Amino acid sequence: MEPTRGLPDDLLRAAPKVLLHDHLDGGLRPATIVDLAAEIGHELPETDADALATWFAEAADSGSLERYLETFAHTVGVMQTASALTRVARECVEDLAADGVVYAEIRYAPELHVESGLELEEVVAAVQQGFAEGMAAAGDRIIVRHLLTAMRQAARAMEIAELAIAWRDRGVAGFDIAGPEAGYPPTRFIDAFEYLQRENSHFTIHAGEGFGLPSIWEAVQWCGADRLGHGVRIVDDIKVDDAGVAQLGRLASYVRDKRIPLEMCPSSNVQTGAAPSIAEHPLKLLASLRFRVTVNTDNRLMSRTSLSQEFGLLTEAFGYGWAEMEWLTVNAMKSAFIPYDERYRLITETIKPWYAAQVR
Ligand SMILES: O=c1[nH]cnc2c1ncn2[C@H]1C[C@H](O)[C@@H](CO)O1
Ligand SMILES: [Zn+2]
Repeated sequence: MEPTRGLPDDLLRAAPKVLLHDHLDGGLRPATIVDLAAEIGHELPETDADALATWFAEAADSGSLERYLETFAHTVGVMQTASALTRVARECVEDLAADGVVYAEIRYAPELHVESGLELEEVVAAVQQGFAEGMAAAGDRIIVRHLLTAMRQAARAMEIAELAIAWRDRGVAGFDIAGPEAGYPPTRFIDAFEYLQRENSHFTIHAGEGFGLPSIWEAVQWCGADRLGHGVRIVDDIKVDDAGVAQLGRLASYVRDKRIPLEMCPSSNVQTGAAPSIAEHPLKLLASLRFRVTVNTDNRLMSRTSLSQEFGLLTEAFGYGWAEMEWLTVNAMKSAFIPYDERYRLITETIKPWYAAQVR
């Protein structure tokens, strides 16, 4: 069969992949949303699963992060009971395993799932139940951990950070902040980040997506982020001259020198306007400059994507082959929030042998 892109789709799916940035409430199956909405009487913009899938993709294609985020009302709205959360979490793991993901950190904001009376603890327990069921059903071909997100426009970051620590040995690998970036700098939550650092924990911060360098600078230099969610706008601190030589500003140099991972999400970045197109995505420049770039899905529902599809788009746009895909995958595995020995084992026993076996 002719490959549709630079690398054949079936092999892109089979390749072991690592996913660090994927929202649980951005990855529901459309048919599941229809089922869950019917159970609780939640009104949807479309009641047919295919039409609903199209609605999400089109509504999220807004060019603005704020409008993109409005679509989550219809996913969060149906994720308010323990059984719904468990189902969504289990299906998430099944879908990722079917796409060849071998390790994933899935994030969600517990504070968004308490509208019908669940406690924060019960939200995490329900998601953990679904992850455990999904991993078992996949024959342990995939490892999934939670990242607990606090919403920037709310004021519960400290509580959520404490929840992440309480669950650190029961599936939670770290913490994140998400939501509208402009007007909500990460320093508003400095107490939560300092608490996590004192607890020897890990966190990532959405930064450099809906706002520029000041947001990245605060995330790195004030808050101590281990990784950057997106971080696309770090290119604003890089100048490429007519001869194609790149000059890095001090912040860009720092991010590269410290090997701070960038959780890049190509399709999502085009939808929110953080990147003009896949072909012009800063990922290519940043990867060529050897930043610690990783490839992610962000919201598979809103972007109608999968991790293999994101890699497919990059192979098509930039001519990437197995060597680049392996580099990006090992970058992601090195940047995960699980212990070093577990990361090392996945790299040496699962990832490297598979890529070594491909004809290049
Ligand atoms: O790309 C994003 N940037 C900022 N916030 C986001 C993004 N994708 C999802 N979110 C928000 C909406 C979800 O309800 C929340 C928790 O997953 O995180
Ligand atoms: Zn995100």
